[in-house]
Amino acid sequence: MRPGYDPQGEPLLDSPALTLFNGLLGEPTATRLLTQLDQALAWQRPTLRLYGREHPIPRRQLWMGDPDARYRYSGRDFLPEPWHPAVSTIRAAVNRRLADAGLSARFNSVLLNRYADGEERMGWHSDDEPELGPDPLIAAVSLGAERPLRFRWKDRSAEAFNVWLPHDSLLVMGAGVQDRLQHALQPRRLPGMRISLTFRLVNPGSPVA
Ligand SMILES: O=C(O)CCC(=O)C(=O)O
Ligand SMILES: [Fe+2]
Repeated sequence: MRPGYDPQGEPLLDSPALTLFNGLLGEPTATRLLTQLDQALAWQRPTLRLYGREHPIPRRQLWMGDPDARYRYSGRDFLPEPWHPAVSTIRAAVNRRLADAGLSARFNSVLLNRYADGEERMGWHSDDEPELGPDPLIAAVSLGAERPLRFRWKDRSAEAFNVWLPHDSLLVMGAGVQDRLQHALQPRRLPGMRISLTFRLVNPGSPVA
C-alpha cells in the first residue's frame, strides 16, 4: 500500500454516504488511459427528445457493458458496447478500491461521458432509473480536467454544494444518494477535456419495456 493511502477515502457526506477516493490508478496509468479512451472509443452525441424537438446532448457519451445490461434513458433504449480493455482495467481498479474500503459492489455496465471543455455539461438528474434498483451504489471515475459536480437536496433541507473531482479520482455515491439528491455538471469557464465513467449494476434479466 502506498504511503498516505487512505483506504476509507474522504467522507463528504455521512448519511447518505458520499465518499471521494484519490489516486485511483496512479500515474502514468491514469493519463495513459485518459488518452486511450479519448482516441479509441466511438464517442456518440445522441439527440434527446424534449417537448417534441430533438436536441443533441451537450457532451459525448457511450454506454458500455454486458450484453444484457440494456438501459432506458429519456425514452431511448441504449444497447451497451462491449467492454473495452481500458475500461475493464478501470473497473478492476474500482472494485479493488471498494474492497479495500470494505464496500462490496458489482458493476455490469458503465456510462462514459466526454466533455470537450468547461462548456460541455450534464443537467440536474438522479441516477434513479428503475433498472438500477432501489438503492444503487454508483462509482464515478474522473479523468482529465478537474471540475465540480454540484449536488442539491431534493427537499432543499440544506445548501447545495460542489464536489471537485480531480484527475484520477473515484466518487462513490452510496445508498440513498440518488433518492435524496440530484447532481449536475454545470458549464464553467474551465479549459481542458474531461472523461467520467459512472459504473452501475443494471438488473440483469429484468424486462425492458
Ligand atoms: O461527469 C460526471 O461526473 C457526472 C456523470 C453523471 O452524473 C452520470 O453519468 O450519471
Ligand atoms: Fe449521474
